[in-house]
Amino acid sequence: MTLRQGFDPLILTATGLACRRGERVLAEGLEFTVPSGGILLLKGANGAGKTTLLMTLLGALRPASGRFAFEGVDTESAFIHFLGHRNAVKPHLTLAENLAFWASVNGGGGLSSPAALEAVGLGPVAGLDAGYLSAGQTRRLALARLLVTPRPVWLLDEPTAALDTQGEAMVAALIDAHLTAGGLAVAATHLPLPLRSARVGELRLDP
Ligand SMILES: Nc1ncnc2c1ncn2[C@@H]1O[C@H](COP(=O)(O)OP(=O)(O)OP(=O)(O)O)[C@@H](O)[C@H]1O
Repeated sequence: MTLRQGFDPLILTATGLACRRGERVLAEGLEFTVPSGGILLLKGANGAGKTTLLMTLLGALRPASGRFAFEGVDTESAFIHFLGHRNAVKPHLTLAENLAFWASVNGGGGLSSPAALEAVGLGPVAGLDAGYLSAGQTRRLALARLLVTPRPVWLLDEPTAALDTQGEAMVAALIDAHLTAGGLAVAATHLPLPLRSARVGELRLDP
């Protein structure tokens, strides 16, 4: 699939980064670089700090020490999509209305709502209330939110959670298209993602 937008070159660097969750310091001494077109896969046991690192990169948590920076992007503007464990789906709105809502909040400019729903395999149920979706379908709708508003940085927490094998391949294709468009991504995942991109890095966090 093709995402039409092209992003300016950007780079994420982290130096001596340690994350904090409550009073606990997690994932110390992290060093990594993620350029445009690249993805960093976060690996590690439950509780190792993958979500914490993603939330730190999002700016929702302060680093315990060290630093990270996104260069080449206007950090005053909204440039990050965060896909967390929760899907941020409104059950009493249809799928199309959910995407229209997110486009109005985040600004559109990406795929149209029908195209985004087609891309995640939900075209036939676009008019259904989102509350009737299965777990995997709900995850697909959450992913469609990323497509209606172009943002160069995707922070993804278990993006394939609840998805079937075809859904895992779909997520990999969406990420590949995002990287081809010049975006970058950091993704926590326990499962291998069938990515085509050559620029895949891996960071293992120890609990
Ligand atoms: N508010 C908090 N105060 C203290 N500790 C917390 C808080 N929130 C989470 N933690 C702890 O921080 C640790 C890291 O959690 P985190 O969600 O980052 O792990 P994870 O690697 O994403 O795990 P998983 O693979 O299960 O998703 C866990 O031990 C968790 O219990």
